[in-house]
Amino acid sequence: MGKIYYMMGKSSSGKDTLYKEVLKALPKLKTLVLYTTRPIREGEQEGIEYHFVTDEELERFEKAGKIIEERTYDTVYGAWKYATIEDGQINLAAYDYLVIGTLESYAGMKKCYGAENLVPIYIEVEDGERLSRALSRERQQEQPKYEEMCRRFLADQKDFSEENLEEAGIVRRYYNDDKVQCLEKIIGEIQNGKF
Ligand SMILES: Nc1ncnc2c1ncn2[C@@H]1O[C@H](COP(=O)(O)OP(=O)(O)OP(=O)(O)O)[C@@H](O)[C@H]1O
Ligand SMILES: Nc1nc2c(ncn2[C@@H]2O[C@H](COP(=O)(O)O)[C@@H](O)[C@H]2O)c(=O)[nH]1
Repeated sequence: MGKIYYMMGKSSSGKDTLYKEVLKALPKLKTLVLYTTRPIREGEQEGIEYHFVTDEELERFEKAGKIIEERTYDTVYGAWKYATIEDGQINLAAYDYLVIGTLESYAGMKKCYGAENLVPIYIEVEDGERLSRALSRERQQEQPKYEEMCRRFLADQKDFSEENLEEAGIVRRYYNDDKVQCLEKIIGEIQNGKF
């Protein structure tokens, strides 16, 4: 039976960066494309970062009983929904998967696929450093969204509280102060099946 390696962490902890590198190093890992109603950003492609859908399309999945988990965030631009859909992407009998999500989506995946098949990979960075990385990243955008960046920073403090981490059963942490070392640890542990 395959495993779903589930990457989580606060905003700007480096999930996307590490995810891409892990996939390069371990190309046999499959990915899972989540769904969102948020507007597509410059440089993003339908079916790569997400399936970009409307509220109505998500409702249709809901009516068909296809929603594994769904979250709504009240961003400074309105309510954005994110969801994992049972759309035939996962075949645990044949493959291992690498997925990025949140604590909430991790809980939904555990319920659907069984805790024994989910491996949490929780990425952590000291808050000051993380905020500094978030600001540098935002400054590079053509239209920086500082207000949304601050909202995410504050929301994450609650969403990823120690209490919530404990409740989700997150014990192991991967510190991304040094990218190379962090990657070595993640890749090594996936390769050795050390979970
Ligand atoms: N070890 C590292 N050292 C320095 N900078 C890093 C490191 N890892 C990632 N970064 C940088 O930090 C920024 C945030 O990383 P990334 O976009 O991967 O975070 P994320 O967790 O996916 O964020 P979000 O959830 O907001 O999408 C990026 O500019 C990235 O290049
Ligand atoms: N825990 C929280 N997660 C959030 C919030 N807003 C968005 N998100 C999650 O972040 C990732 C990346 O989002 P993206 O729009 O940059 O692709 C995604 O998994 C969202 O679910 C929040 O307020 N709290």
